[in-house]
Amino acid sequence: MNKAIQFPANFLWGSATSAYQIEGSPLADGAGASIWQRFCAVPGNVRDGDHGDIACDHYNRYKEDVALMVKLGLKAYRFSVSWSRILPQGRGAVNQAGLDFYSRLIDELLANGIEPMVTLYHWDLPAALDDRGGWLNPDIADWFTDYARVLFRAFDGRVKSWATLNEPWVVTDGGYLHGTLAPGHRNLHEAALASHNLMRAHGSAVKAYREEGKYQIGIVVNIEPKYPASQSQADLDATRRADAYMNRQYLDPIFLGAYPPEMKEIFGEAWPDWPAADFDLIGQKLDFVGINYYTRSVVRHEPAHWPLRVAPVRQTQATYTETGWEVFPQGLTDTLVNFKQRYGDTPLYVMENGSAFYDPPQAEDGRVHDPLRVSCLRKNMGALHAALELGVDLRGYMVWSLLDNLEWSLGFSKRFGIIHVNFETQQRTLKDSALLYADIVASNGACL
Ligand SMILES: OC[C@@H]1[C@@H](O)[C@H](O)[C@@H](O)c2[nH]c(CCc3ccccc3)c[n+]21
Repeated sequence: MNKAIQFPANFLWGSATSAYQIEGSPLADGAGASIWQRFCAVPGNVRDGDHGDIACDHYNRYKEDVALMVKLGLKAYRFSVSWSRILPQGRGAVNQAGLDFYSRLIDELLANGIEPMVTLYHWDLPAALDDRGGWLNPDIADWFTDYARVLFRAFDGRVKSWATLNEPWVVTDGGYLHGTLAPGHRNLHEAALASHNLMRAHGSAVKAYREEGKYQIGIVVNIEPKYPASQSQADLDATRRADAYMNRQYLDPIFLGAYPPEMKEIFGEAWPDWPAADFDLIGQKLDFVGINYYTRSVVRHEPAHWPLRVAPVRQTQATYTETGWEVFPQGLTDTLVNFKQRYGDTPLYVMENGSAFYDPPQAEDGRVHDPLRVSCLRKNMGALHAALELGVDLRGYMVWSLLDNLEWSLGFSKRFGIIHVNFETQQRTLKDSALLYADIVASNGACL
C-alpha cells in the first residue's frame, strides 16, 4: 500500500482556460478583432474550419461555469484576458464594457471563494497591433505595458496573481517560425525578433507592476524536458539544442541574464547580439513561475530538420494522447526538479497539465467516462508529490482544462476538458476525471 499522498495544507488546486478558446462573442460590446479571428477566417488554417465565434459561449455562461468550479470545490481559476476586449485597437481608448465583463467574472469567482489568476496574454493579439507589426515591432513592449497597466489599475487587489505571457515559445515557434498558429508567419529572422520582443514586453510589464501593483506577478512557460535517444555525441548535442530552444531560451534571460549560447548555433545570423539594456528589463525579479507540462520528448540528431536539426523518437511501449504526446509523468517531476537546480527556489505553479483523449459521448448513465484521462491525472498527481518530496517549492496545480474548448488550429477535434462540452447544445457534463479531481481537491490528495 503506498503511503497516503499529502499535499501542503494551502496547496492551490484549480483549473485553467484561455479567452479565445472558451469565451465566444469575440466582437461583443465594442471588442476589437484579434489575430486568431483573422487566422480562423483563412480556409485551411484551422481543422474543419472551426473558430472561436461561439466556442464554449463562456462570455454569456460564465456564471454557470463558475458554479461548476464550485461544484468541483476548486480553489483557483486561471484565465486570460482578451487584450482587444479591453483596448479594441490594442492601444489608446479603453472599452469599458470589456473591463466590465472581466470585473463581473472576477467578482463571481471571489463571491464563491475562488482565487482568480489572470494571464495578460494568451496568444490573441489585437489585429490592429498586428497591422503595426505586432510582436515584430519593438514598440509592442510599450503597447503591452500600457495594456497591463489598465488591468493592474482596474483589478489589482481583487486579482492577486498575474502572469504576463502564456508560453512565449509557442507564440514564436507556432506564430512566426512554422506558421501553424496565428499570425502564421514562417521566417527565422522574425521568430528571433518576436521572441526577444515578447521577453522585453514581459520585463516591461513586470517593471510596471512594481509601480502599480501590490501582489504577485510571474510568467507562464511550457517546458518539455528533452532526453537523448542515444549517448552518441550527435544525439547529446541535439538534446542540448532542443532543450535550449524550447526550455532554457525563456528562463535563462530572466534568471541568468543571458540567452543560451545554443541560440546562435540554431538561428545563425538570424540571432543578433541583443542590446545589454534589454537584459536588465527582461531580468525583472518574479514572484513565481508557471510551468505548463504535457509531455517529454526523446530526441536524436537529424541534419535535415531545419533549423534545430533534431527529430523526436517515438517510444514504442508508451501511451500517446490524441495530440501525439507521450504520457510521461516522470517528466513532470524532472521538469520541476530541473527548474530548482538551474534557477533556484522561485515559487512554482503547474499552470497547465492535462491530456486529450477521444471521449465517447454521454453513456446511458448520463456520464462521460474518460478512463485514460483519469489514469493520466492520477499519475501526474504522483509526479507532483515526488517533486514536493524532492524540495520543490510548488504552490499549486491548475488542470488543463476546465472545459473542452477550441484547441487552436486543431479546432474542437481535441478534448482536454475535465468537463465535456456539447458544442451544439452548450451542455456541460462532468467527466469521470472531474469527479476524481474533485476528490483530490477535497482530500488534498489523500484520496490517491
Ligand atoms: O494543447 C493544449 C494546451 C492549449 O490548449 C493551451 O492554450 C496552451 O497554453 C498549451 N500549451 C501546451 C504545451 C505547449 C504546446 C502547445 C502547442 C503545441 C505544442 C506544444 C499545451 N497547451
